[in-house]
Amino acid sequence: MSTLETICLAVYKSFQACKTSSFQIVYGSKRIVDARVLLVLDSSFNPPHWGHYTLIKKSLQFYSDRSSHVLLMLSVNNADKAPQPALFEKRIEMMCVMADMLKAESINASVGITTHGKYVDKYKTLRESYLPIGTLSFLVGFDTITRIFEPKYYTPHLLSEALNDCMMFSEFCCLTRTGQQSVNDQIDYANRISKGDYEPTIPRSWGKKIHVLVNDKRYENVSSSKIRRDIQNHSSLAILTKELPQPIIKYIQNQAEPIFM
Ligand SMILES: Nc1ncnc2c1ncn2[C@@H]1O[C@H](COP(=O)(O)OP(=O)(O)OP(=O)(O)O)[C@@H](O)[C@H]1O
Ligand SMILES: NC(=O)c1ccc[n+]([C@@H]2O[C@H](COP(=O)(O)O)[C@@H](O)[C@H]2O)c1
Repeated sequence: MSTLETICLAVYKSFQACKTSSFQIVYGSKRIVDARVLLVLDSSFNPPHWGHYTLIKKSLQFYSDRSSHVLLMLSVNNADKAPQPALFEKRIEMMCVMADMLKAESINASVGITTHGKYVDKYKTLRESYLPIGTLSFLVGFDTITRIFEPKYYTPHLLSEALNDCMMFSEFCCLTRTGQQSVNDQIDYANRISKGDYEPTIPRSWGKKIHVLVNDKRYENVSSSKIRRDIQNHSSLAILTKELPQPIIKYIQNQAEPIFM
């Protein structure tokens, strides 16, 4: 086992054992002291890919007038799905690899874990234990923002009430992605919210908290589930290179056992 693997395993086991903790930093800054904006990419990182990287880079461009810190946050519980391989400790290692890619570009980056599936709970935990003040911006793909705004996650409460604090004191960078809506409709989403098109479900005041960013065409389709299938099907390096950064490919190739079986 590598040193990083040993550390990741130990941190993950201690997090698992501590039933009262819902968030822990695994790698990087335990406290944010020097950044005006915290950019949080919450994901299952199974594996981390170019779509995630592009989301981070385009969001950093959006906040380029301010000092920033990126938090890669692994959700060990998903709001909808049961966990799939790879093991969480392997994913944490891949997150550290991606954090190192960012650090190599002089971007401040840390890696954390949370037990919370829903953004409303992730928001509360981060405010309580990581960034009490300052801009907190969640980085999401278009498919995720529309799911965050689905009322079914908050019954018996109203969406507008359940997410009120979160929307008042945080914001969302939302990257376009191939899905049910055209890119133009995705770009117009925040404007439609601001015009009141979704009221009373989604308050118009939330529109200004959502910054829709346009993806690069080549990354609109990238997804972890397709990559796992490609790896299981022994797809060519040429295909994987379009989906995964080189250091992540190297990490996957260097594993003694396949990690996505
Ligand atoms: N290609 C992409 N373009 C834009 N956003 C993306 C892209 N891939 C992932 N995201 C966003 O990154 C966040 C974390 O992604 P997630 O871990 O769900 O990856 P995924 O590739 O969608 O995984 P899976 O295929 O297993 O659902 C989500 O908000 C998701 O919408
Ligand atoms: N209502 C919500 O807050 C909500 C809805 C769907 C997914 N999520 C979260 O979004 C993240 C990405 O989810 P997927 O891997 O399913 O795309 C996960 O942490 C998941 O739990 C949150």
